[in-house]
Amino acid sequence: MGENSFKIVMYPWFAMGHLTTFLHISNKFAEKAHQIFFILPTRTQSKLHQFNLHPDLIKFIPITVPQVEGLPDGIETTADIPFPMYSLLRHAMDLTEPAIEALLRELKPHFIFFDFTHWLPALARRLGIKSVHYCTISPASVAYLFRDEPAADAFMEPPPGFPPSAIILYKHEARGVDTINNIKEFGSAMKFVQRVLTAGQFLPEPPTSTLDEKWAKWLDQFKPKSVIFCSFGSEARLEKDQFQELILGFELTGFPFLAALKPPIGAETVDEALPEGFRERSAERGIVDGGWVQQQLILSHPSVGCFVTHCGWGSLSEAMVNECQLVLLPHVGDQPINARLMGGDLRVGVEVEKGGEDGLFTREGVMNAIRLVMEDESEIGREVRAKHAEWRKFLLREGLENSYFDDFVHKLQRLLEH
Ligand SMILES: C[C@@H]1O[C@H](OP(=O)(O)OP(=O)(O)OC[C@H]2O[C@@H](n3ccc(=O)[nH]c3=O)[C@H](O)[C@@H]2O)[C@H](O)[C@H](O)[C@H]1O
Repeated sequence: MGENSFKIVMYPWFAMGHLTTFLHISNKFAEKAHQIFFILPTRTQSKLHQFNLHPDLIKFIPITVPQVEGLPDGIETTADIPFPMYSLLRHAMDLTEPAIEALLRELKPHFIFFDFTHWLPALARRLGIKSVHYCTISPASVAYLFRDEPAADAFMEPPPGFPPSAIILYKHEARGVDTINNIKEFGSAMKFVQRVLTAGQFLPEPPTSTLDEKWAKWLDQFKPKSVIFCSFGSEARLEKDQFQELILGFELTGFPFLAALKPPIGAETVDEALPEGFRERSAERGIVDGGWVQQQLILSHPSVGCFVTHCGWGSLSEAMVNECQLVLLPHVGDQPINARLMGGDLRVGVEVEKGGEDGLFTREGVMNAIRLVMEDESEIGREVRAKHAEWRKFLLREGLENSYFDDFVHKLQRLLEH
């Protein structure tokens, strides 16, 4: 390690979208020869190796998730449980405090980066280590969600001082308020925040692994930019009727499609939830898979032309550095804000229309949004494709990410001097 390089421990919330986002910034630190100790649940490592581009400098430190009453055995991340159980997983994470303390005493890092463990700032201070609350949701979401006004009404307009924006939340998105109140409880570390450092958006580098033969072979059979890829992150589970509307919408477009979705609520498998005759009708050109796929590698495959996303911040950052067009179908929490930001303010994608009161979408709404971004005739499609290309060029501009990353490192250096 150089004399100016940091030793950093990363301890993100046990959720894939947080673990991958912390790994993106870890790759950036490792690229600049800083040393990272990345604490993560033991069996989840297998899904995250593909994101670790510097295994020589980013050491995974496996941790056993303690058993908690009510939390099924073997659970490691939010991907494996329904939302109401998140507070049990949070409690399990809190029970790791003694193990984390022992690790910090052994490693003596300069910093520990965390997000949902509210007890870390006090522990780190006791050990003379700087703690950094690394927020993985968009700044727009932080502005909207971590505010003290009463929830439901206040969500109809931007917070005081927010720049002019298309971001408004509809009544049916009040569901996200409960999520946020939970996250607020999760994110109570925010109260300990003494100084806000803007780190910038760390863009995912292309993984060094290769796409599984199964998917490469299937995708290779289609024309460039002709396939719809859909993934709703590691947590989202639709109601069965909405799950069926979604995939029937893909079928209506006439384009080939690959949907990597968790089984809908109440179903054990994706297969049992497919509409009558769907599997047979779409055998040649459509796959609905319930497993974990190499999303970044699929997004960069030349046949993929459209990404239907739930607007998790990790997936959006991956979409922005790829060329496939964006169809936005937010689910809960910060995702509607991300969707309005991307579709309304930046205009890099088209949001699927939903019912004003019930928030439900239809197969026709899914088909229309996909056709808008995939077919040349539409004016909106041309605008969205041009805007996406413009923002992608800006984000990938040589030296841009380094400029704000180096500034962030200087700010961290100054923290050490105080
Ligand atoms: C910050 C917060 O993360 C949460 O995580 P979630 O997993 O839903 O979604 P992403 O952030 O897209 O993260 C998902 C991550 O898992 C990867 N992936 C997913 C599915 C798959 O089959 N294969 C993969 O490799 C994907 O590439 C991305 O890196 C919530 O969305 C929340 O709204 C968001 O702001």
